[in-house]
Amino acid sequence: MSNTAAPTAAATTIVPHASDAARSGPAHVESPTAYDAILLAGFGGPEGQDDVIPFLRNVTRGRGIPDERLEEVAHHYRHFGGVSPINDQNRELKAALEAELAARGIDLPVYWGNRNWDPYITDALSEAHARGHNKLIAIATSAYSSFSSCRQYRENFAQSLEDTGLADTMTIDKIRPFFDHPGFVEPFIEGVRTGIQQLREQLPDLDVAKEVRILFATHSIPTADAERSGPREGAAEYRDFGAGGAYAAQHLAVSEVVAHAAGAGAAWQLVYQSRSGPASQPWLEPDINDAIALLPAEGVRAVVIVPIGFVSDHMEVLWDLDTEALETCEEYELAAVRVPTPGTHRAYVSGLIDLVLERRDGTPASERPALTELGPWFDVCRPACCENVRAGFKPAAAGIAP
Ligand SMILES: CC1=C(CCC(=O)O)c2cc3nc(cc4[nH]c(cc5[nH]c(cc1n2)c(C)c5CCC(=O)O)c(CCC(=O)O)c4C)C(CCC(=O)O)=C3C
Ligand SMILES: [Fe+2]
Repeated sequence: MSNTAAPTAAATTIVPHASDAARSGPAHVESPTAYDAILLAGFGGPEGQDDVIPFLRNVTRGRGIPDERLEEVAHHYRHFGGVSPINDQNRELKAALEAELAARGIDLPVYWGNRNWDPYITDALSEAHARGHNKLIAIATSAYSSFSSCRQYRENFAQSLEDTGLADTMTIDKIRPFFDHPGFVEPFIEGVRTGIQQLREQLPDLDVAKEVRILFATHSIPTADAERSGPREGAAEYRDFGAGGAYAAQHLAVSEVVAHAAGAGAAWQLVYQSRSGPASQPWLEPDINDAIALLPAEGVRAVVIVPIGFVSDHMEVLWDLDTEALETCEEYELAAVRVPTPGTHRAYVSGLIDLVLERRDGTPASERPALTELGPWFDVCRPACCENVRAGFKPAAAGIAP
């Protein structure tokens, strides 16, 4: 994305970094730090029918999700035997990270803990401490800036340090939001290329540039959260990211990179999924299903769905995309493919280790890979970054205090 490109909804409002000099200032890159362990922080998910309701209570604690929505979501899990694949996916990611570390001769143990289900972050911290590891660098399984995708993990870190009594002994830093790191982006580029190939095989007369639409899908969040994503207005690092704040701007920027690299000239758009909350509360739109319904009238015959907001094929992907969105495509007689998430893709696993090392070594910003002009993002979150206007202020680890 460039500030000189033809105006689009996103490009006109994003002010890129002025220069490499501005990018490598101390505000962006922290000093080298001798970490002694990695904390893999996941969302967590139920692993049996009896877990479903307690898990949903954990996720929605104090957040005003209507009962009907909880029942609906419980049904998604029940449909799959009450088991979310997310914990197994994180077990596999942990094993893949350990294998990559071993292959590179790096001696950093990986501790895995979840925000909303067993094993909890508190378990991981206690285990790390018991083995003498107290300087942690966290990898959260979420690539973007917003309350739900960044700050909530950081608040859970702070709370978990309190709960384990380790607040004075242990520190937790976090790798930068990695939405535009090549390790995260490459698997999507590969997936879109393959997806378009599959559509061509299915529909030999397909005119890709005219008849294919690439739908980049991410989790909807309340517009109030989206507006507050990234540095707070008034902070030195604040920039006007346009509608949807840093959250939408990051998704738009990385979607454009993927579409440009692999889209074969097809048009693309950013769509949202998995909305919850009271109907009166505005959330980011359009919903993917509403967007699909409009496509036949535009001459679209085939759709590539790219779960650009997610790192693994968990329930939000299996239900909201593979079940609901694909059904909507069928209803509107559109051919459709869903691209895989990074999962344990080699590039992704190796990219996560690179992100740990750049932080450990204090690598200058100018030497850090970033595929959009928004990045590389800050090492530490700015004061009041991504604060939740609904729940109010809570302390957060891995950031600059307000
Ligand atoms: C931005 C974002 C991500 C991406 C970043 C990241 O990956 O962390 C994400 C991921 C996920 N969300 C997940 C599940 C749920 N999210 C919920 C609720 C909510 N998510 C929100 C946002 C996000 N969510 C928001 C603003 C709410 C409303 C309540 C609140 O303000 O917090 C609810 C409650 C019921 C409902 O409202 O749907 C559930 C069950 C799972 C697990 C899937 C599995 O089990 O396989 C994953 C990976
Ligand atoms: Fe969610």
